Order: sequence, then structure tokens, then C-alpha cells
Amino acid sequence: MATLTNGAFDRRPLIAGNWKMNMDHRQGITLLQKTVWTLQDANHDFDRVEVAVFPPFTDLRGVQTLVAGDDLPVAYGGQDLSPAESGAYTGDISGQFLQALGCTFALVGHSERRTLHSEGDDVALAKVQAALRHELTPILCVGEDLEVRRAGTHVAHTLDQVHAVINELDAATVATLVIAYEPVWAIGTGEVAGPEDAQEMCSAIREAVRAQHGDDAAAGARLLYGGSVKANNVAQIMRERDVDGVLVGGASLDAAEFASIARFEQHLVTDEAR
Ligand SMILES: O=C[C@H](O)COP(=O)(O)O
Repeated sequence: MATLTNGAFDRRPLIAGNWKMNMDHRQGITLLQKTVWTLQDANHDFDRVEVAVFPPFTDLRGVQTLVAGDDLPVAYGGQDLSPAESGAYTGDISGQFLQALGCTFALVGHSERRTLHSEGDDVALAKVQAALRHELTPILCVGEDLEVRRAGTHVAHTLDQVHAVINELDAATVATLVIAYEPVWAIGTGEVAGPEDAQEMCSAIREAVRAQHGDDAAAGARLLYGGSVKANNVAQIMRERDVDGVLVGGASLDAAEFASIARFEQHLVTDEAR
């Protein structure tokens, strides 16, 4: 979490909740209401720390109606999108549809897509480009599995995934990109990469962006950590210099827990007071 001397963030922190294949369209509305109400009751400054949710596709229309109707200060996005625009792509959802539903973001290249749907870096690039065509901010997910981590080649492996996308984009676009480092071995397992692991990779990603696209792109790109983030470990992760936010799975299904994660600054104060 890079901060300026006046205490302002130089990149707005992003707390993102990926609901994965949980919460039907009714449950999703309730969860979102509870999450936002909890944050509003705590006077959360949504302009200072951005909050976004990633519901299943079938929830998005309801989420849009709720957010627009109640003027909720929360962003939302698709968990995936098609690399194609329209036509004979059964089961796909296009960036155009997400844009029409008011989405701000689209997750791309999540490890569950890479593993369960055999999506490689070429697909991730095509999806990032599709998102950009529709003014959606892609959140490119990258990271290594346990085998790669044990072999000690995790940095090179993850940077290959990053380069496969950023090398095909211009510097101005990369400056707006969000990249989420999610070590696969820490997703949904309760295993959390240490804050130093998150910093090691986020720093390496930022330097890779700088080497490819220069200082402005490196200063602008927001880098997230994801993998078993909870209220009780978010502060240590967010304290790291190159970590600008977190991508939360399981804990985003609990409104109080996710709200507490979004209010990570409170935990920083508490930790420092100990
Ligand atoms: O997209 C979120 C990540 O896969 C992390 O999931 P998790 O917080 O349940 O480990």
C-alpha cells in the first residue's frame, strides 16, 4: 500500500469480492445490501477505498438495479467475459453485455478458469482486449501453483503470464490495468502467502511493468493480492508497499467479514496500537 507523505494513497486501494459460483440472484441482493449497509454504518469512505463485487452473471441485472436504484457507492463486474463480441458462442457472455449492465470491471484469467477450463495466456490476452473494447477495466489474475512454488520458479512463471498480456498493450492502457497475484496454493485453502510473498511478487510485477512501459504505467497499475484473505490478515498484506488491494473469495460471502476487510485501515491502527 503505497502512501504519500500526506497520508493519501497514490493508487486508490481496491477491495474486490469474487463470489464465484455462490449466491443466486435473490441471495446476491441480500448479500450486497448487507455489505454496503455495514460499510455505510461504519462511515466507510468509498471514494478513498474502492469496493467492488463480482457476482455470478445471473445476479448482475439485480445488482445493477439495486446499485442504480439506491445509488450505492459500490462497483461490480463480471467474473469472466467472452473474447468474442456476439454470435454463435453458446454459454459465453460478451463485454458488450457487461457494459450494458453497468459493470466497471471484468475478471480475466482467474486460476479456476485457467485450470478448470484450460484457458492459457492467449485466451487471457483476448479477454483483456475484449474488456478494453467495452470500457471495462480488466483484472488480470496471475500466479503459480504449488509445484512451481516448490521449484522456486514462481516469479518467472508469474511474470510470463503478465508479459503475455502487457507486452501487447500500450503504456497508457497498462497504467489503468489491475493485476491480481493469486498463488493457486493459497486459494480457498486457508494457506495465506506471507505479506512478504505478496510484496515480492507485486514488486516484481511492478518492475516488469516499468521495464516494459515506463514509470507512469508502473505508478498507475493497481496490484492486488488474493488467496485466503480475511479480516485478521488483510492489514499485514495491505501494509506492503506494492500491494494496492485484495481479491477476496470465500470471505466476501460474509457481509460483516468482507466489510471488515474493506476497512483494513482500522486493523492497521489496531495492530500498531498493540
Ligand atoms: O478470486 C478470489 C481468489 O480466488 C481467492 O479466493 P479465497 O479468498 O477463497 O482464497
